[in-house]
Amino acid sequence: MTDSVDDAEEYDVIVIGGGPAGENAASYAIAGSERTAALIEHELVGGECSYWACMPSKALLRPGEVLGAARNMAGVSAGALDPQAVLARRDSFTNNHDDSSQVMWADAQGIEVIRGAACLTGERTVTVGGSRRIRARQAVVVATGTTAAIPDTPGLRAALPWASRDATNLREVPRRVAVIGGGVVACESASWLLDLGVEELTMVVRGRGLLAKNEPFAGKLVAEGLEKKGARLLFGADLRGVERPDPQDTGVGRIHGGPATLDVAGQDPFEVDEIVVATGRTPATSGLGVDPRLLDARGYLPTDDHMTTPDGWLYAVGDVNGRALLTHMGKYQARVCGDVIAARAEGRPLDGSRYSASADHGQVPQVVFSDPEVAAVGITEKEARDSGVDVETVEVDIAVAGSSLSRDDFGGHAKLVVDRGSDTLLGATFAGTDVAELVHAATVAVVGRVPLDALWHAVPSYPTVSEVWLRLLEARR
Ligand SMILES: Cc1cc2nc3c(=O)[nH]c(=O)nc-3n(C[C@H](O)[C@H](O)[C@H](O)COP(=O)(O)OP(=O)(O)OC[C@H]3O[C@@H](n4cnc5c(N)ncnc54)[C@H](O)[C@@H]3O)c2cc1C
Ligand SMILES: NC(=O)c1ccc[n+]([C@@H]2O[C@H](COP(=O)([O-])OP(=O)(O)OC[C@H]3O[C@@H](n4cnc5c(N)ncnc54)[C@H](O)[C@@H]3O)[C@@H](O)[C@H]2O)c1
Repeated sequence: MTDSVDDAEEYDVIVIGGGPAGENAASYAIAGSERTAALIEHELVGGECSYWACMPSKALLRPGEVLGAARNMAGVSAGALDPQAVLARRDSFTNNHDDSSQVMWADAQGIEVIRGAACLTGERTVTVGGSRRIRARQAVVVATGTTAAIPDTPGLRAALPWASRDATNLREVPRRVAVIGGGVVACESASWLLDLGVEELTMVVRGRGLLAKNEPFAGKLVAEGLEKKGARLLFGADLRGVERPDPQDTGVGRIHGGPATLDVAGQDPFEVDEIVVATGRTPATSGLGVDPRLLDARGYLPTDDHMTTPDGWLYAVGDVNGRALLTHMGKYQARVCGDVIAARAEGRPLDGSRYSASADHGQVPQVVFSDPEVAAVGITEKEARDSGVDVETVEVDIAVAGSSLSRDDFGGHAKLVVDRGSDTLLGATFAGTDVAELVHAATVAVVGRVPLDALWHAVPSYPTVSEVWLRLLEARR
């Protein structure tokens, strides 16, 4: 770091937002060089993922999965969950909201962590905490992520409903809950809330199914799974209003006051002790000082495949660019972004695929840790047909020796979407117990454009759940 004539501190690279995407962009941009990087964070280094999203949610879901597996294994006597112990284990995965280990990691990479809220106040210039001015010699990377979106439904905001941070960081288990939304956060949080002892849970879903971005069978199986756990599912449900006479700001994850009454079109009004709003995300670009012409209609900051905005010196990685709101994709973009910044700093051409985030376009993998799990990569049959591809599909139930051995009640379904012209895989979806680990093989096949003829020689081991790959290829012969 050196002082310039106007006393602004200078770094080669400034990254705004210390979530998984920002951390990786900073690290890759300066790796193995003398370049300097500042990482500005106004909450906790590690971001939404570490403390309020991926880590706590998965820590809350796993005990329910283990219990379900044990209850469905002859010869194993399964007890019940201990909610306080589950919450304590969740807290250990979020380091009780202590980010010192992440700061130590940044230090070890040569990244300087600066605490405070950052705002762009000029070309390559950032002001932190309203007064500290810093300037980037080369690049500014925006990695500010998203926050939970709360719809304008009458009475909803005034009711102080839970958003994803409350659901993942719950301290109290409400007896009656309404979950608004039918996407990933809604399905996963409904699952752990029921596991932890919520007695009445109603999902208010405006669409006709759950997980609408996936193959329809996946949402159907997840709906069946949630109903089996005791959820009431209202589809095509229009939430018209909420009344909560006694809302109280009791803190994150505590019940926010007295009961609330929900008015859903076509239903009798019903009362709950807490509302979980899981209706998508809003990009954290408001008040950030980004030229409004660079933002799209929803406030995201789009980039090209080098993660560069039209401003050249300004980059965006992770949720905030709206390309794929997933930690692993944000980190992937960050690796590309850091490599691009390094190459430009060293005068190297951006030759080669590592400088282009091509997987964002139709090759994104995702696991929904619902019960059953949904693991998918690439595009759905509908997306393929809509884009004019000559599509062939193959579907089978996951009923192989490996699955029946893993759990007595194993059930699941798999589907491949194939481009008939090139005989390659465009998409794959697996729904079932523990299918999360199946998707990487599909990701390799999709990204590598492996011909299905060649997959015939990728022999799955016996007896594993992966044998479903053989069944899928056999079904296609
Ligand atoms: C409940 C839930 C569960 C999820 N589970 C998964 C999962 O299992 N797997 C998965 O892949 N994805 C999951 N996601 C999505 C995942 O959390 C995000 O994709 C990921 O966190 C995005 O990383 P990011 O670095 O872009 O942003 P974030 O993690 O949101 O980090 C952005 C950081 O920027 C900081 N910041 C914002 N504005 C400023 C500013 N002006 N100045 C300084 N700092 C600022 C914020 O404090 C934050 O720390 C989940 C999301 C939710 C809500
Ligand atoms: N396991 C994982 O990978 C994981 C887990 C959680 C979240 N995430 C990611 O985080 C992001 C946010 O998840 P999410 O579930 O909040 O968003 P989502 O986009 O997946 O689902 C939003 C849901 O809310 C509904 N909705 C939107 N506006 C509404 C309104 N005004 N009224 C009623 N319903 C409304 C939508 O129809 C949809 O069902 C997603 O991109 C998701 O992929 C990933």
